[in-house]
Amino acid sequence: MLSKREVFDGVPEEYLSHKERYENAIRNSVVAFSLVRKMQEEGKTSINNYRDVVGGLLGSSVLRDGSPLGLHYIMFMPAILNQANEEQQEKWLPRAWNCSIIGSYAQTELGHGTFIRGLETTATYDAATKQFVLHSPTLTAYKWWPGGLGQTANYCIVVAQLYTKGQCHGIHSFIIQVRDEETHMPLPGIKIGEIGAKLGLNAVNNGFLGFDNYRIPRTNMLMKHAQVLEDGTYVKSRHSKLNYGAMVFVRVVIVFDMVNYLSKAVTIATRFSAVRRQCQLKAGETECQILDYVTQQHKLFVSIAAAHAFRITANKLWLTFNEVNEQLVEGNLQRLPELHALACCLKAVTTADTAACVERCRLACGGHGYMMSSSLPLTYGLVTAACTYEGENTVLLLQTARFLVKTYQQLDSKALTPTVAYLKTAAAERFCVGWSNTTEGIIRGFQVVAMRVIIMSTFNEEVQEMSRTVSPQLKEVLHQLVDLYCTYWALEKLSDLLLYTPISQKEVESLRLRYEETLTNLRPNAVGLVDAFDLRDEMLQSTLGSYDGRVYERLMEEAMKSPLNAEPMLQSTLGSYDGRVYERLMEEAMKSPLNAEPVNYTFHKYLKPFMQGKL
Ligand SMILES: CCCCCCC/C=C/C(=O)SCCNC(=O)CCNC(=O)[C@H](O)C(C)(C)COP(=O)(O)OP(=O)(O)OC[C@H]1O[C@@H](n2cnc3c(N)ncnc32)[C@H](O)[C@@H]1OP(=O)(O)O
Ligand SMILES: Cc1cc2nc3c(=O)[nH]c(=O)nc-3n(C[C@H](O)[C@H](O)[C@H](O)COP(=O)(O)OP(=O)(O)OC[C@H]3O[C@@H](n4cnc5c(N)ncnc54)[C@H](O)[C@@H]3O)c2cc1C
Repeated sequence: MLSKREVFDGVPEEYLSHKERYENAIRNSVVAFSLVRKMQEEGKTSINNYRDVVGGLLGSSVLRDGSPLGLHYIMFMPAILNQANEEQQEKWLPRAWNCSIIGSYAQTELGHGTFIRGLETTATYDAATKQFVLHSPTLTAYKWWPGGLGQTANYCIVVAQLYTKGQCHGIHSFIIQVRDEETHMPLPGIKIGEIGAKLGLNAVNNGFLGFDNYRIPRTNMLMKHAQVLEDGTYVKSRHSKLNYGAMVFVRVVIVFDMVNYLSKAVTIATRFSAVRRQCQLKAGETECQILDYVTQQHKLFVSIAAAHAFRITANKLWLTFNEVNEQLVEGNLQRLPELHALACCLKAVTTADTAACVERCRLACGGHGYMMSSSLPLTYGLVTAACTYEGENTVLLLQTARFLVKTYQQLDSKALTPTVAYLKTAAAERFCVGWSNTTEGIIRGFQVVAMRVIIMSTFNEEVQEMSRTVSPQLKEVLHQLVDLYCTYWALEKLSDLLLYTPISQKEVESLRLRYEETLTNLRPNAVGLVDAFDLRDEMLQSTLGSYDGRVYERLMEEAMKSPLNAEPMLQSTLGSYDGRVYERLMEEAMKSPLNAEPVNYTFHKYLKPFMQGKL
C-alpha cells in the first residue's frame, strides 16, 4: 500500500505546477480508490450503492480539487448500468468495478454542449465488417471536456450520431477503448490530450478526443434501449430520451454534492465569525464577535438553513429517481417527464444558490476569505463549475419551464403528478389567496407566484409570436440601453417598489413585458455595442472573446500549450487541425525538454499497479 502523501510531501497544491498537480492527483486517487476496492472485497459496498462512499471520497480533502478517476465512477459506470444490455453489463461491469479498466464519458464537443442533437461525431455502421466507424469530421466535432480523458482513462462512453443504411438515427452511446491497456499509448486513429488549465477542478484531467475513421465492433453500441442488428437494421427505443438517462442520474447526484459543499463553506464562515472580533458595538466596550452583527447573520444564517433544505430535497429526489426508474423497468414511462423536470430544476437551483452562498461566505470572512488556505476560493471553483456541467443552468430551467407550461395547458384534461398538484389548487382558488406571515402562508404565496408566472409565460409565448420590430438607429439603441437598465433594476428591486411605491400588479406585469421586448430590440446590436468598447484582443487575452471569432481554433491552440500535452507521442499528431502532420512531429520533438516519455511515469508507477490490483 502506498503511504498517504509520498510525493510533494506537505506542499499545498497551490504551489504545485500543473503537471505536479496531475501526478499528485493520480497518486492520491489510486490510494483513495484502493479503499473502495477493499470495501468491495469485504462486501461493504456494491455496484448499486457505491455513490455515498465515492461521493465522500471525491468531497474529501485528499481529492479536494477533483480526481482523474471521478468520471469513472460518476458517469462511466452509471452509463453502462443505464444504457448497456445484460450481456454488455456482464462483459464490462466487472472490469470497470475492479478498476482494471478506467473510463470517462465523452458527450460534449468543442462546438456543442447544450444542443446534443447537434453533436457532430458520427458512428456509421458497416454491415460488411459488423463494425461502427467513429469519425470526427471537423475540429468542432472533437470531444472536449471529458473528465480523466487527458492522460488517464483507457476507455470511454462516447455519444455520437448513429448512421446505418444511409440514415441518421440521432445520438446514441458507445463504449470505446481509446488507449492500449498495456502501454497506455493512444490507439491508432485516436487523437487525445488534455484541454489545459481551468478556473477549478484542475486535478480532473479533462481531455479532448478526436476519431479518424476508428473502427469498433457492433456490440460496442450500448443496446439496452435501441439496437442495430448485424445486417444494419435499426431497432428504436421505447422512448427517444431514454438515452439521456445518465444525465438525469448525475443531476440528482449533484444536488447531494451541493449539500456537502454548502455545509463546508458555511461551517468555515460561521466558525470564523465566532472567532473574529472587529470594532465595538458600544464605545469603550471590548471588540465584539462579527457574528453579533445582524448584517453578518443576514449573510450566513440563510446558508445554514439552505444546507438542511437541500439535504431533505436531495433525499426526496433520490427516492423519486429510484421510484421512477423502477417504473421504467416495468415499461411505465408516465413519470419520466416529471423526473427530468425535477432533476433539471433542482440541479440548477441548488448549484446556483450554493455558488451564491459560498461566494457570500467568502465575502463574510473579509481578506482572510480570499486566501486559498481558507478553502473558500477552491470551494467556489468547484461549485460554480456545477452551474455549467451536466446541463448549463439556464437551459435546464428552460426545460423545467417547458414541463410546467405543458402541465398548465393540460390542467383540466390530465391528472397532475405529485410535484405539480398544487397548480390545480392555486388555479381553483383563482389566486384569491389571503397572505399570512407563516411558513405555510409563504409556501402558498410562492405556489400562486409559480401559477401566475406560468400563465404569463404562456401568454408571452403567444404575444411574442405576433410582433417582431426592426433594429433601431444608434440614438434609439442608446435609449433602449437606458430603458433596459431601468426596467432591469426595477424588476430586480421589485420588493422595495411594491413596499414603498403605489406600483400595481398590472404595471409590474407590463414592466416585465417591456423588459423582454427591450432585450429583443437590443439583440441585433449586442455585438456592435461591445465592439464599440474598442477593446483590442491583446487587452482581452481571451480565447472566447477575440475579435475574429476563431474560438475553437484558439481553444485548441491554447490546449496544445499545456505541459501535459508536451509528450508528442501522447497526442496523435495525425489529427492536428491544420493537417501539418510531418512539420508538427518535428516541431514537437524539438520542443520536448524531457525527451517526452511516451507515457507519463505515473502510469507505470501508480496507475498500472492499481489497475492490476497490486496496490
Ligand atoms: C456529481 C459530480 C459530477 C462532477 C462531474 C461532472 C461531469 C460532467 C459531465 C457532463 O457535463 S456530461 C454532458 C452534460 N450535457 C448536458 O447535460 C447537455 C444538456 N442538454 C440536454 O440535456 C438536451 O440538449 C436538452 C436541453 C434537454 C434538449 O434536448 P432535446 O433537444 O433532445 O430535446 P427537446 O427537443 O428540447 O425536447 C425536450 C423533450 O425531451 C424531454 N427530455 C429532454 N431531456 C430529457 C431527459 N434527460 N430525460 C427525459 N426526457 C427528456 C423533455 O421532457 C421534452 O419532452 P416533451 O416536452 O417533448 O414531452
Ligand atoms: C468542469 C467541467 C467538467 C465537464 N465535464 C464533462 C464531461 O466529463 N463530459 C462531457 O461530455 N462534458 C463535460 N462538460 C461539458 C459540459 O457538459 C458543457 O460545458 C455544458 O453542457 C454546457 O455546454 P457548452 O459549454 O457548450 O455551453 P453552451 O451550450 O454553448 O452555452 C453557452 C451559453 O449559451 C446559452 N445557451 C445555450 N443554449 C441555449 C438555449 N437553447 N436557450 C438559451 N440559452 C442557451 C447558455 O445558457 C450559456 O449561457 C464539463 C464542463 C465543465 C465546466
